[in-house]
Amino acid sequence: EKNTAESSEQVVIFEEKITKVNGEVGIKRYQRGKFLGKGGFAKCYEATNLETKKVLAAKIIAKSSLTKNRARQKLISEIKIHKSLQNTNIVQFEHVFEDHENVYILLELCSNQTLNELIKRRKRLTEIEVQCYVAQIINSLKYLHASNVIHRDLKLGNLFLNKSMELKLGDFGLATKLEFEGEKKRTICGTPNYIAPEVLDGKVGHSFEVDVWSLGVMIYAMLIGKPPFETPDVKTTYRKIRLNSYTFPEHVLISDSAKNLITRILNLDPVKRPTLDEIMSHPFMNTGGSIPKTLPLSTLACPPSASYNKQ
Ligand SMILES: CC[C@@H]1C(=O)N(C)c2cnc(-c3ccc[nH]3)nc2N1C1CCCC1
Repeated sequence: EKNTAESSEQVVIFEEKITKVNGEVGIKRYQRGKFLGKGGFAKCYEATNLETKKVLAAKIIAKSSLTKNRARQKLISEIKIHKSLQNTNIVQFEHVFEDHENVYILLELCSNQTLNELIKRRKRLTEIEVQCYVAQIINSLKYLHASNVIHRDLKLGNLFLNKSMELKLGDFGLATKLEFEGEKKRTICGTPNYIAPEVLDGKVGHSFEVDVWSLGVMIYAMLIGKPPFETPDVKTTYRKIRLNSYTFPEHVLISDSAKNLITRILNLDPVKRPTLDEIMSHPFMNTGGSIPKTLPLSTLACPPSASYNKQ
């Protein structure tokens, strides 16, 4: 007979009271779906818009967890920046609303999770796959930097994959918008393994080049299987970053052009790092199968990466 637990499973709806332009009050309803995990202060779920039937990813933040001003400011900044972005390789910001208890952020669903899970399963990716993901990351960063936004927390866990394995940059919780040409930021933030040396230095200020540094760390991590400066203890990781101390393990075969690109990007001096365009035209990004030069890279269909949820 039917399992009573299933039948008693309660359906959770969160609703948004909206006032239409003609002053009429309406209600938008979303049905909460499966739990996706925790992200910072947020509990994340699938959410279905009951009117459009569109399935989204909902970040639900309890207002009670936003008592400290720093957490509130961070959330306000994340929403303000992410809301303003629109790019095929950036997670689409769908909607935000609040009720008495929570703030609800509705985002594009990325059902193949992140590059972090992909690497955990696959151990490491082929150079062709890495070229393909790097091209999509650079597309998102060129758009982001052109909008005067620095992400500042680029890492495999913030690179989402949708059902077609297209890459979507997400999580703008540490992003910042530069207000004037040449502005330098000083707040020390980021994830230990991916943080640029000038951010650690804290004296000179940092800018767009910190995202290029993190890209170099990610290329290494995708090809080798773990980030270059990783150690069990954060202080040691920071020392390795400041000393630029990392090696290419003997047992992992990677091409000289891959090593050359990583070495050029992981330069302690931000001004000596290649620009995003220079990375795109580096030999590593243009070797492998004979990809006709005439095709714009965006038409390059990525090789099939084993998608994550092969249930
Ligand atoms: C909603 C937060 C975050 C996120 O920012 N996006 C875009 C996202 C999209 N799809 C998913 C997703 C779909 C199916 C599994 N995960 N997850 C996302 N996450 C995860 C949830 C838990 C930690 C970070």
